[in-house]
Amino acid sequence: MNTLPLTLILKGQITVIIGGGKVAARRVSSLLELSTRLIVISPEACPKIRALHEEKKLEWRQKRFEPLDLNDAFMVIGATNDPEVNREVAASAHDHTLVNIVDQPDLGNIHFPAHFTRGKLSIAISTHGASPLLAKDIKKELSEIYDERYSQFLDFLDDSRELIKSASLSKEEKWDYLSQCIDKRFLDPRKQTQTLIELRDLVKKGAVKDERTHG
Ligand SMILES: C[C@@]1(CC(=O)O)C2=NC(=C\c3[nH]c(c(CCC(=O)O)c3CC(=O)O)Cc3[nH]c(c(CC(=O)O)c3CCC(=O)O)/C=C3\N/C(=C\2)[C@@H](CCC(=O)O)[C@]3(C)CC(=O)O)/[C@H]1CCC(=O)O
Ligand SMILES: NC(=O)c1ccc[n+]([C@@H]2O[C@H](COP(=O)([O-])OP(=O)(O)OC[C@H]3O[C@@H](n4cnc5c(N)ncnc54)[C@H](O)[C@@H]3O)[C@@H](O)[C@H]2O)c1
Repeated sequence: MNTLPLTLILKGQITVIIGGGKVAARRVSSLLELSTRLIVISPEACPKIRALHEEKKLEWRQKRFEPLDLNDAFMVIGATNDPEVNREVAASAHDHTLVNIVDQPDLGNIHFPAHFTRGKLSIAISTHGASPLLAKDIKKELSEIYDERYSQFLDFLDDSRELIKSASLSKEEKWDYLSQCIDKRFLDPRKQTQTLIELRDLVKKGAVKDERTHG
């Protein structure tokens, strides 16, 4: 099956999760920090979902699924332990809705890959359902290579890129600076600080030079 990995920006839309067990709780963890209103529909819920409901971080509606539950949903997740109910969830979702069915992925139009973040760095691994365990294993390997230092490194790259873009440099020079910054030695925070100072100086000098030549 051909699929396209995309990153999703949520802006307050509603996500409805049908089922309140282990897999539903995993989806909740992936979605909790995003700007989506989370609604869980299930007669029973695991302690994690109950606790988040108490803390008003999601809304748990203690009931069995019915198609009306999906009316305002932007994203729907069928995560019950009853394949028939999950099938009904897929069939009841509107055409324009993102649908994930955890036990019959082909009934939906999105899959959840294994995923981790390091600040602005986001790494997702998909096996198209062939082996979620391999995806989990590769995630572990990659998370050791791309360790916690990468959060700060990404902030450094973001800041340095802004400075390089605003400096009075040729296209080729900007490319050279951008390429140098991704070198592993800049994982060292002291190197990052030093480089940002140098880049700020470079931008200032360019501004002074521009003032001289233009006026
Ligand atoms: C990556 C991860 C992300 C997440 O779920 O958050 C994820 N599954 C994880 C774990 C996991 N899942 C399963 C086991 C038991 C071992 C085994 O069965 O192999 C374990 C291991 C464990 O639990 O440790 C069982 C299982 N999974 C699916 C089915 C149905 C089917 O295959 O038809 C069944 C059989 C159900 C049954 O029969 O009972 C289907 C899917 N699982 C996916 C994602 C999507 C494809 C991802 C991909 O391969 O690219 C997809 C298509 C769902 C989707 O559409 O989202 C997460 C790793 C967490 C992490 O990252 O740490
Ligand atoms: N995608 C994955 O990664 C993955 C991994 C493991 C298992 N699974 C599959 O996911 C499914 C769920 O697994 P689980 O471990 O979360 O199960 P679980 O038993 O922990 O939870 C099932 C939940 O579904 C709810 N439910 C049952 N009937 C319902 C209905 N009519 N309306 C609303 N809610 C209803 C229950 O109240 C419960 O909260 C299983 O079918 C399992 O085979 C998928």
